[in-house]
Amino acid sequence: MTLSVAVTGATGRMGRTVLDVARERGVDVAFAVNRDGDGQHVEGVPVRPAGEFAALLDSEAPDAVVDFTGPESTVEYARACAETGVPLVTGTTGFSEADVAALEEASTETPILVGANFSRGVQALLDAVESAVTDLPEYDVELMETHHNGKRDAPSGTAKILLDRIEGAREGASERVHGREGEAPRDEGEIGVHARRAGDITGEHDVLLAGNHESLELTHRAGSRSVFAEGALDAAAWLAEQSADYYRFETIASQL
Ligand SMILES: NC(=O)C1=CN([C@@H]2O[C@H](COP(=O)(O)OP(=O)(O)OC[C@H]3O[C@@H](n4cnc5c(N)ncnc54)[C@H](OP(=O)(O)O)[C@@H]3O)[C@@H](O)[C@H]2O)C=CC1
Ligand SMILES: O=C(O)C1=N[C@H](C(=O)O)C[C@H](O)C1
Repeated sequence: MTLSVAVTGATGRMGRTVLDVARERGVDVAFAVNRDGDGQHVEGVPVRPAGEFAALLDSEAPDAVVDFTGPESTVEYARACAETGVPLVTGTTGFSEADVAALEEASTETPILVGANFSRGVQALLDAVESAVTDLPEYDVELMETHHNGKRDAPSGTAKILLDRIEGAREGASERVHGREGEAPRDEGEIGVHARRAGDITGEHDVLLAGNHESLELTHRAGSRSVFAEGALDAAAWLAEQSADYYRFETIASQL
């Protein structure tokens, strides 16, 4: 059966890409919304105001919502999804602890899937980094991410899940050091975190391990936002078949 999705943030960078990939794949778009519904069409789809979202969920009954917006709106969309039982896939990053708690609360009523990065390559990077950090316990680790100048949150959501993996594999005391300034040498156990913002770079993540007269660098570069949209639509098809719960893309990606 053809998958039917609703798309939020429809005029944003990712919303437009999701609508483009949906059209290419023959995914049905039940409706699309942005903040104020300013009469625009994206990929031939009329964009409705966010205030109509709950009513549209009821009337159009999509199989899932695909959301790339901002933390505040994602929580609002998740609450509306919980009211109607429509699953929500979100790629939004920069959530606070309170936002995550609100999404978890909504997931008691409807399936909610969060993914800081829907690309296949980043899923492989997560595993490769975990393996390298485990194999090289004495080596210093530095993480760098680079994104376009319109990105709001830093460090990126992907950097945060990479850091969680690194810290999980290190098992000992480690401290995230954001940027570096001053006179002191590097402490053992530091994990340096560096965020660059420039031009229209889609997204790059690089993990450097160095020690014992050698270095190892693991890098992912996204060449197009379509890799994120494809992963999100794959996740939406999967989520439409699940029961209410809180899912992370990293834990289900291998099933897609
Ligand atoms: N998981 C992944 O694989 C990826 C995740 N992302 C994440 O997706 C999110 C969006 O990124 P991107 O598309 O580049 O951002 P954009 O700023 O280009 O688009 C965001 C869209 O969400 C809308 N929006 C933001 N806040 C609200 C709100 N409070 N109410 C209603 N609408 C709102 C914006 O509306 P308006 O224009 O009116 O502000 C805009 O349409 C970010 O968190 C980013 O980190 C991005 C790429 C891949
Ligand atoms: O904002 C972006 O563009 C991206 N955000 C995600 C993140 O914060 O990790 C994923 C990707 O790197 C692009």
